[in-house]
Amino acid sequence: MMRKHSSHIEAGSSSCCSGTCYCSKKVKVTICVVIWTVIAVIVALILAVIIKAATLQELFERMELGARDDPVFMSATEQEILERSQRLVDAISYRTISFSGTNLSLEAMTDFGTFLERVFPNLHDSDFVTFTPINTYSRLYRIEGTEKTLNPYLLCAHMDVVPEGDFDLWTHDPFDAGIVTESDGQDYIFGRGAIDDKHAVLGIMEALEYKVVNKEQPKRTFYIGFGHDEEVSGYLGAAEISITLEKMLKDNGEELDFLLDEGMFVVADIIPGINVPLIYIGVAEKGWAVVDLDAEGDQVHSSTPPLESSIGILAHGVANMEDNKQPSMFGKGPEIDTLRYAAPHATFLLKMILGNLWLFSGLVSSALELSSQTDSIQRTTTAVTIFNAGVKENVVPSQAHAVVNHRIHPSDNLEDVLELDRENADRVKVTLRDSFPPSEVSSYSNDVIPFQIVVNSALEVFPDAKPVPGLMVANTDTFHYKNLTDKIYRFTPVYNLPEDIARFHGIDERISVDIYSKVVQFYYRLMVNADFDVKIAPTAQVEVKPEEVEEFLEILEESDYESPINNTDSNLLPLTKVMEESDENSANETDSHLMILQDIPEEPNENPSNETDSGLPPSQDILEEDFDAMPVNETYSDMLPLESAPKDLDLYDLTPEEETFSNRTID
Ligand SMILES: CCCCCCCCCCCCCCCC(=O)N[C@@H](Cc1ccccc1)C(=O)O
Repeated sequence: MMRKHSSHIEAGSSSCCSGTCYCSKKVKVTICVVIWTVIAVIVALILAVIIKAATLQELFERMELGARDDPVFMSATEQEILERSQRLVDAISYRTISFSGTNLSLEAMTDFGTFLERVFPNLHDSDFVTFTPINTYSRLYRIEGTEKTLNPYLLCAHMDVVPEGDFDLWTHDPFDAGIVTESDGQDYIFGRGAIDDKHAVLGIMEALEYKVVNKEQPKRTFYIGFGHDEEVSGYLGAAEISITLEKMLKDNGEELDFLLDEGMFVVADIIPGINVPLIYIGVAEKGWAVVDLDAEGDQVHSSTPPLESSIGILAHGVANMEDNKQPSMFGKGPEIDTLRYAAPHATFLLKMILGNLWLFSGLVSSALELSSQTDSIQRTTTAVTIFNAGVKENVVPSQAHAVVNHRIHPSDNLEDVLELDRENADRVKVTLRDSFPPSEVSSYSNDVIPFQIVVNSALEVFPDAKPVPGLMVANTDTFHYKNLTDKIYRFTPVYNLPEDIARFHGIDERISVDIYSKVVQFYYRLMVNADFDVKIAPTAQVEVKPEEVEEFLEILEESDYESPINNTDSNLLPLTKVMEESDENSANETDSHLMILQDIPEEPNENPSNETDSGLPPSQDILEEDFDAMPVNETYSDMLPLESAPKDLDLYDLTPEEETFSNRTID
């Protein structure tokens, strides 16, 4: 009876209650309504998905930092490009290999330092460049800017390389290949370090040498840090550079604005359906963990093997770890914005998917899983890197040992990772040897000028590529600099197809002469773009002559004001420092006038002072706007950030003497 009844309903519903049907009219109407509602919902969903795809907007909005349409590059004749390439070839010939934390190629590193000084003599001799050796082998440069009120930035790279691995697999000698024309007709600089990371070391030096030779002293002070042991985690190089730099910044009353290190790159054809190259800027970096796996069994004669050997137990554990991967964190880290930023440049089908991640995130996560490269952006990875056991072919060993290297997704945590390891390798001793957590995510909204500086510089050399923020899936020296700034970007403009990614630490590492030329130009443009600053409105400033600075200092001395130079918590450019420097500058006729903000807004602006969210418009807009609307502690202005001045420096409540002083306008 039941079966018969239900078949009638099916028959009726298939024609939506038309024709003969035993169910009541009310039931028929209800079924009709349900069916039509379902159809309407599906149609509405499809329409919503299509409309969303059709109206996808670019998420990155380029801020004009200067000559956007006509950037001035370094001169690059064929001869100059060849000479620059040859210097990179020469750099690669130094075997600055880091084998382990205790086995570095220090003699080669010394020679490499001498090489840099020889081939870039002008920068090493320049009045505005100061070089400080760090821990003998690492290198820190300070490039003094002409304007003291802009916070400096740091460019990083590393001079060491990993070993070549299997020499016989290389098509050309990894340390002595020179420039090779490949079957695609392009000229390549071959060898270990070509993209990791001597291209960046040499690229930065080339750009700076050019600026020095052409007397282009930058406006903004910046630092360059070259580590000598990045490939073994940077504890002797970057870690020490960071300590010295922190002290230098403090002594100079500076705060680091941002830093740029190696990391991600321009990548093409990595996501099927996105047919433009992506300028992939690493805005966060995974954490790191090294885990020892130890299995035990009986040591016996191989003619009477145990049911389970130590090797078998360990092999099972390791295989389980590979089969049961750490869970996907898709949607919880910067990977979601990699796809959202790339979406407007996808095929329409992919736009429908990426434009509607609320509906398709499971599908996208499964698609990312299809390639180990794309999968690495959405989860903690597990790499079995060492596996050791046994000493003789007829002895079953009692011990087997393996090492697993995890790269931890920013939304994952070490405890959970280890718990899953222990579940997967349940009969194996799992011991954490070494770890550091994932980085914070640096801001990348459109009003973050450091992000704009990096992206604009990349766009100037790769105008057809599209910028996307994302996760750096490996590690860099930036871990050691995390206390110096919260704006850390990881990128060099190397162009990679998926097959090229395997060249990092792999076989046949290379960079084309053409791309290397872009690397050099990128760093040059970055040094130019970083000089972009927000101009102060003329009515809002008072110019003070050096002699009046003296007078002001005397007044300060008489008061109980303490210099912020010694104040570790102060994040402003110390006023006395600016004054002293202004004094010195007056001798050179550069910037002889000190600018002091006079029209201090009565109330702090509504805008959050945090520049990430401040919605600060570009300079040209600011000039046109009501000046009072500016956030008072905006880093990019030429003004002294009075809001953050120490409270005992009572600039808001002046004595009559001070008032007379501060109100004077001197031509
Ligand atoms: C959607 C697109 C996804 C693309 C994913 C592609 C992944 C490419 C990986 C490229 C790796 C470059 C790594 C260069 C830096 C490097 O070798 N670091 C090393 C050394 C190191 C170890 C610990 C701490 C600091 C440094 C490393 O990560 O092992």
